[in-house]
Amino acid sequence: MAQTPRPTHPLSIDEAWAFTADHASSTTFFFDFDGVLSPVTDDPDASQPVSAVPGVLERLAESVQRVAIVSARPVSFLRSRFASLERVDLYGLYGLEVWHEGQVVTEPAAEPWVPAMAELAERARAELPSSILIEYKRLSVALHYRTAPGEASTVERWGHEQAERLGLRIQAGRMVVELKPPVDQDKGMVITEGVRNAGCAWYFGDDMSDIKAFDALRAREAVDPAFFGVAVAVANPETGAEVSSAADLTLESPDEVASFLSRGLERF
Ligand SMILES: O=P(O)(O)OC[C@H]1O[C@H](O[C@H]2O[C@H](CO)[C@@H](O)[C@H](O)[C@H]2O)[C@H](O)[C@@H](O)[C@@H]1O
Repeated sequence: MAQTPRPTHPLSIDEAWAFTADHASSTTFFFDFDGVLSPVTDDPDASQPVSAVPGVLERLAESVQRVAIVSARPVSFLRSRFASLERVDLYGLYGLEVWHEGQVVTEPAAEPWVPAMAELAERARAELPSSILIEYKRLSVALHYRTAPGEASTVERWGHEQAERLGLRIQAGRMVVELKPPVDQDKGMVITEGVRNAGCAWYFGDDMSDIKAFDALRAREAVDPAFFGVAVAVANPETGAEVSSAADLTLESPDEVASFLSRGLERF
């Protein structure tokens, strides 16, 4: 039987699933976590995947070559949410951490920044308004203003001053400003490496940092006409328009991500 031809953009969802099912053994599915597999919560510690997600990722991992979560969260956090999933690869802190053979492997160039990040988190607690939630992630610090949107400009200004003082990088996101070490690693680099030998890959994201991952799929398609990449946005009121405009298709919510995948799995 003839193989499904590589779909062209803009995509037909039907053709995208048909091609993916035909190329399952060389397909990877990548997922961001917050806002994609889990609904957004005011308290980052409280977020949990949609109840259908672990089961659907497990089934997906049995059907395609590889499934991976690529998040700004630490690997330890992702493990706490997906402990039962042995076949799903985990990249934390934008790829500065990887779960590999039962342990967290950290990018060596980032390790020297641990003390500076601890000091920065302490300083943030002392200097920023108490309504700002400080999330210390060992190798980065996220400053959340979701419950205090009026403080956005204070947080942005403070974040930029600290980035300049310490030589850090800034990543803006959904009602969050994150300070990271000046180490070349982002979701785009994780995907570039992850699709090197893939025939097909999907990436599901909702935030600004995910656009680099979409770009990595496009770049791979540009150099390899046989490769098929699908960029899926998840709608939201903050970054939704920008992420959606960079994607092939947009799903309404993490619940819809789970049901979209369940329907797609019927094709395998
Ligand atoms: O790449 P991601 O895994 O999507 O990480 C981006 C940020 O996600 C988390 O914050 C977001 O979700 C929180 C929980 O729903 C929400 O309260 C916050 O407003 C969102 O920005 C995470 O806590 C951050 O560290 C990540 O930078």
